[in-house]
Amino acid sequence: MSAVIEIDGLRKTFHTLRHGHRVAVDGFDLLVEAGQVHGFLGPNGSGKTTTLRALLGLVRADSGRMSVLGASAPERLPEVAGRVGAIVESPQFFGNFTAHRTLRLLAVAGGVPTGRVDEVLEQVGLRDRGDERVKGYSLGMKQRLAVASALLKNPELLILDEPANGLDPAGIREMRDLMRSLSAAGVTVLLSSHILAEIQLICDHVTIISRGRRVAAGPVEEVLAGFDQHEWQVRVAEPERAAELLRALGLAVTDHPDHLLVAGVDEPELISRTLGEQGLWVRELVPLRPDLESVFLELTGTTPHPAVPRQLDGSVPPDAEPDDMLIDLDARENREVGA
Ligand SMILES: Nc1ncnc2c1ncn2[C@@H]1O[C@H](COP(=O)(O)OP(=O)(O)OP(=O)(O)O)[C@@H](O)[C@H]1O
Repeated sequence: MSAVIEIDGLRKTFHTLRHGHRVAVDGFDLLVEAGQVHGFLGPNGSGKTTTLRALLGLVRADSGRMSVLGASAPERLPEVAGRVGAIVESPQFFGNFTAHRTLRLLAVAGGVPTGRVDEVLEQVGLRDRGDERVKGYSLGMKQRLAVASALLKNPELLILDEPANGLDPAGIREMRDLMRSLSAAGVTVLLSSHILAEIQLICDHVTIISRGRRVAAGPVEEVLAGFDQHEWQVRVAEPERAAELLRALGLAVTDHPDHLLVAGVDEPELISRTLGEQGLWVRELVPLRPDLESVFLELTGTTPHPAVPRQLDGSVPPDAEPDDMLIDLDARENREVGA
């Protein structure tokens, strides 16, 4: 499979009045291959947005090599910009415009045939609501409109920063279906998120970032399997005797009030046969598979946050961390890209 996004050793430091130097991204690597729905997962403040902004030339990296669709980024990005759709900053829409009118304007501005408008509205499931004013839209509908705007160019690669932020479970499911249908249509998707359930539901591959560094990467199932301790929850009569028998086999057994945890066992028959042969009948034998939440916790030392609705008007949420209000001395670097 060919590489669609490659990032090698990306580093970005911000210089702030209050905190001096802050290393936001610290030698980060990312590989996204064609056809993947790739989740870019990390706790708040771990460097996801900075990485995407650096990739798209919205902020200047200190060092590192990056490429998008084979073109080195951000220098040669204009050559491939027509094949990339990206939403990295929350798009602002005029509330009084309908979705249809909004997309028409964007299509004209981007030199895209206006016939695409109905197609992308259809793709994101807004066809029947396209003539309503955006101010009446739910957050999920606004997110889908944002995706629609990124799809106008019929991109091969879609980059979305926190597309499901603030969505309820139904909205997340809709987003998942949308990502799957885009993937089936041959679009490669990179989406960032700090919400594990979202990544586990939507993505087939994942890269986990913590404090600006990559801490895990690969197919979601493989990343999870890497943390599988082959643990089994065992309920049995006479747990103390059962634990003794299993420990005698060299197995790691932990006692819990109503069950035992046995680690390092590939075949559950080993447990049931060992205990059964001694007249101890197993009542329950359940495999404990790691989920992304426990893996994330172990890798990043952070409990995942629930979804916090993004402020679509750009205002600072009342409970924002002081860090959210840092002054960016690099803001002068910001510039628009066609991607
Ligand atoms: N413009 C900026 N000026 C100063 N520091 C910044 C700026 N942008 C980001 N940072 C800092 O860089 C670090 C990484 O932030 P970034 O926004 O990339 O994280 P994130 O993973 O996208 O977080 P979230 O999930 O909250 O969006 C944080 O410590 C943040 O405070």
